[in-house]
Amino acid sequence: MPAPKELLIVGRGAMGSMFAKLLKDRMTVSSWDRDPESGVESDPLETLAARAERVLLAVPASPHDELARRLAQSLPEHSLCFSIAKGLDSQGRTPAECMARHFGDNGPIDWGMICGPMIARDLSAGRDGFAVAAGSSHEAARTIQSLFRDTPLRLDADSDVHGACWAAILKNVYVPLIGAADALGLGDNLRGFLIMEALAELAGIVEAFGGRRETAYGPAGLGDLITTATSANSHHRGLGEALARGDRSGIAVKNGYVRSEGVHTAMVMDEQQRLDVSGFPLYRAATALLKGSGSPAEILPAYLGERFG
Ligand SMILES: NC(=O)c1ccc[n+]([C@@H]2O[C@H](COP(=O)([O-])OP(=O)(O)OC[C@H]3O[C@@H](n4cnc5c(N)ncnc54)[C@H](O)[C@@H]3O)[C@@H](O)[C@H]2O)c1
Repeated sequence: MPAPKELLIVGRGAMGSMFAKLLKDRMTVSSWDRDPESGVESDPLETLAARAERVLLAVPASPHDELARRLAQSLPEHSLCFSIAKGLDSQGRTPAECMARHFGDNGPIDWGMICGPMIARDLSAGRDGFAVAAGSSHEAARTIQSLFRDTPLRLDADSDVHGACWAAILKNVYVPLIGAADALGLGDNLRGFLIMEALAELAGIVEAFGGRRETAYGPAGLGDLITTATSANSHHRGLGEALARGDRSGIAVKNGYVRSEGVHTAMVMDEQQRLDVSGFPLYRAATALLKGSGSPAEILPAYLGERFG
């Protein structure tokens, strides 16, 4: 029987702790975090990476470029690094773009993303999660998928890693507007329509960034969009409900960080002008809400007027 593989989990927050619990009986799991308080290994990242064959980045998007740079120098050949982050760094790069920059497309280190409805709280409680393992190659995707075989995290495998990453990131921009519409009591029909339109736009945006439209209709897009837009515990849905009440505290910047990933994404996309938004009216309405350019009660009718002429 082959020796169990070693997995290094970088980040010991909600997701890192959940993954450690999920995988500890299947492989040797070690953890590293910038925060020494969180019960993790004290060795430097480079030392731990040098003996790991697999690295899971369970941290926000912002440190991905720096972490991928350090890992590219210390991971052995034929290692695998994958991430679950849904956000952009301060320069507007996705976690997949950061890994591509440092690991390359056909380099000695495979890399990938896991994207889809996999809320830490559900998986920690033993409930199922569903996502796509998207890899820099089909082989990388299948390797990620195989790590989770027979666990409650059920994975499809695919190679559209940039498409999956963009779908998972951008759905967090749309969800607050859907939460706001619900909080205003605008009805089930409107909720269904907004989800349908958000999905159609996501497919177009994924394609604009070089991904496949179908990816938006899989776990990273439709699956995560419905979960986040309808879950009573969703942070991004709750943010929209608060905005409908006129409470903008969820948008606030704390210690230099924008609290919500969706808000941060909308802000950085705008700053870095990463997308021509002219063909995406719901995206513009959703970002107008997050920027405070109007109340949901003003933004939604204006959007519907534009959409239907
Ligand atoms: N919580 C969920 O249900 C969920 C589900 C799917 C995806 N995600 C994504 O996973 C990512 C992490 O989410 P989370 O809920 O675990 O966050 P969290 O805040 O609970 O944990 C993040 C951890 O990363 C550590 N960290 C931050 N910067 C670091 C760095 N430079 N080096 C090492 N460690 C660092 C922090 O100290 C913290 O322990 C986010 O991008 C999130 O969107 C979360």
